[in-house]
Amino acid sequence: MTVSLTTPRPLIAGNWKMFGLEASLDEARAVAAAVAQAPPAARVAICPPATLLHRMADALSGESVIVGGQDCHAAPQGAYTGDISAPMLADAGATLVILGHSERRGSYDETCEEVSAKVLAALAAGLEPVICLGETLAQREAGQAEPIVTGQARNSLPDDLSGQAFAVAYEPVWAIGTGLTPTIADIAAIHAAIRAVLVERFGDHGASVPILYGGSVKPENAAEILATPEVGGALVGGASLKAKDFLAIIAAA
Ligand SMILES: O=C(COP(=O)(O)O)[C@@H](O)CO
Repeated sequence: MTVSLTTPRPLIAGNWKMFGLEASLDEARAVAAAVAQAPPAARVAICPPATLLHRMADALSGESVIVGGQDCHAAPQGAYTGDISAPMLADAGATLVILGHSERRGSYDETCEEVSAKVLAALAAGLEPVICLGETLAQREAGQAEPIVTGQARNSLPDDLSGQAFAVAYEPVWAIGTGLTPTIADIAAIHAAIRAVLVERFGDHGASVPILYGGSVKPENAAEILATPEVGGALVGGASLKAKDFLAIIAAA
C-alpha cells in the first residue's frame, strides 16, 4: 500500500452477498471483538444482506466495525417493489454502501449512468459509496481491461464529488469467486489508471480517494495485494464470511 500524507486509512470491507442468517451475526461479533482488542491499521466494514443490516448494526453498535449495504435505489422512496433506498439503509444503521458491483451490472443490466445516480442518492443519505469497476475475461483477453475500467470510472462517478467521502473498488469480473487473481503488475497498472482518472476528475481530492482491490482476496494473498502501489484496501467476498479468514486479511493491512 502506498501511503502518503493525504492517504486515508485503508478500508477492508466484507461483502456477504446473499449469504447469512441470524447465526452469522456471531461471525460479525467475533470480528468486532478482535478489532476492539487489537485495533488494526485499516477501517473495517461488513456489508450483510439487507435482512441482517439492522440487527448487525445493533450488534456492532459502539464497535469500530462499520456496517454497509450492498446496493441502493437512486430514488429516496417510491413504488419500486423489492428495492431498498439509501435513506432506508442509513435508517437501518448503514454508513457505507457498495454500488455498481459486477453481479448487479451483470444480472440487472445496471449501467454506469444508473450507478452514478445511485452514488448521488447514497451521498445525499450520508452514506459512503464504494463504487465497483472491473472488466470481464473476454475484455481482458482482448487487451481492453484498462479502457473498459477507466471508462466505467468516468461514467459511474458523478461530476460533483468534491469533499465527499467515497471509495472505488477494482474488481475484475473473472477474479470474483474463482480463486483467480490478476498479477500484481496488472493490479498496479489498473489502479494507476483509475488514480489518473480520479485526479483528472477531482484534483487533489481524487489523489486521496481509496482504491480497493476485490476478487478472490484470501488470507494467503492479502499481504501481497495490499502492499501493491495504489491499493488502498480490499473488498472481500467469500473470505469475509468467516471471522478467522476476514481477520487474517484485516491483519495483512
Ligand atoms: O465480489 C467480490 C469478490 O468476491 P470473492 O468471493 O472475494 O472473490 C467483492 O465484491 C467482494 O464481495
